[in-house]
Amino acid sequence: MPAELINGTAIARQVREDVARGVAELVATGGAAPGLATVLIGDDPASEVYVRNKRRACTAAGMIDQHRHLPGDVDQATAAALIDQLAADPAVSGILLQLPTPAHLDVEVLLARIPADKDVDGLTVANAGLLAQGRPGLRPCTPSGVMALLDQHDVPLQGAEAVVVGRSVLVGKPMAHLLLERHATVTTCHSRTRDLAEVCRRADVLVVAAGIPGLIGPEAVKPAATVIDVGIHRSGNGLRGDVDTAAVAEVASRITPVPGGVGPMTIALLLANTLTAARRQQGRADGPINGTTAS
Ligand SMILES: Nc1nc2c(c(=O)[nH]1)N[C@@H](CN(C=O)c1ccc(C(=O)N[C@@H](CCC(=O)O)C(=O)O)cc1)CN2
Ligand SMILES: [Mg+2]
Repeated sequence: MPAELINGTAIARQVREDVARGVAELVATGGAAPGLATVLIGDDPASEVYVRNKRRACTAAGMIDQHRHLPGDVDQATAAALIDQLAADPAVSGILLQLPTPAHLDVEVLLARIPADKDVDGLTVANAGLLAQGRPGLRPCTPSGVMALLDQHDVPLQGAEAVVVGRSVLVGKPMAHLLLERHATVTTCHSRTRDLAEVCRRADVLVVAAGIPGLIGPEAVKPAATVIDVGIHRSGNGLRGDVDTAAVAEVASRITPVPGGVGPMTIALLLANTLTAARRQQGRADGPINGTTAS
């Protein structure tokens, strides 16, 4: 029987509606509307689309759009000065530096200027370290979105075999930590993993963020596994992921489509992080954000 499709578009809509309610409540109780600063450097067409969608989602949720666009040949000092200015601006609750940035810039140095409490992408060393230690902090949006999809579908994680394909700072590494935090037994694979298909076949939960179109076929999937495809590649007029969706759906029990799976969750969780950041900056935090120490 073909796998159930995990509808990321619908789940993202629910998250965005919850965030919009949270923003309305914050404002109704005398708080300031959260401000999201999206920083786009250059004119990469895909990044322009993602940033436009983030800005629209931000406004639709009742937040203040604080977008900044710098030319692709901007120098490091000017880009750093912009981030410093946003960091000091009390109207800015969250700062997001759209990736990738032009190659001449040192992206790690730019990210390091974002204060941890405004790091709504969860990409600073401080927030990555908090996640690695199982301590509360802002978590990267795409892996948090994957966790929300798994939870919406009641996918059991405690004691489950989880395999993550990919070890990027944006997805693979934080994904492994988030799964560990929920007591999954986690294996991370990468380009030098020997017999990738054999390792992937152990997975009850397989998360693929390798950046290679169609990398995972049915031979790499355990029967009844849950398969999450984080890949996104333009092919002809359409989009495809890292998983051969049609073939894998014959083996898996649940699978995310591309488009309409993980992608929309990235933007929804960005809004959720921005609301969390704004609440904390305004002294409205109700308990720790995102995180428990695993034992
Ligand atoms: N600073 C960041 N940069 C990048 C991130 C990130 O989380 N933070 N992630 C990706 C791109 N990305 C957000 O920036 C992103 C990618 C895809 C989608 C999405 O909604 N995809 C849709 C299809 C959209 C389309 O037609 O192209 C889907 O999968 O259904 C949202 C956000 C790299 N950079
Ligand atoms: Mg560089």
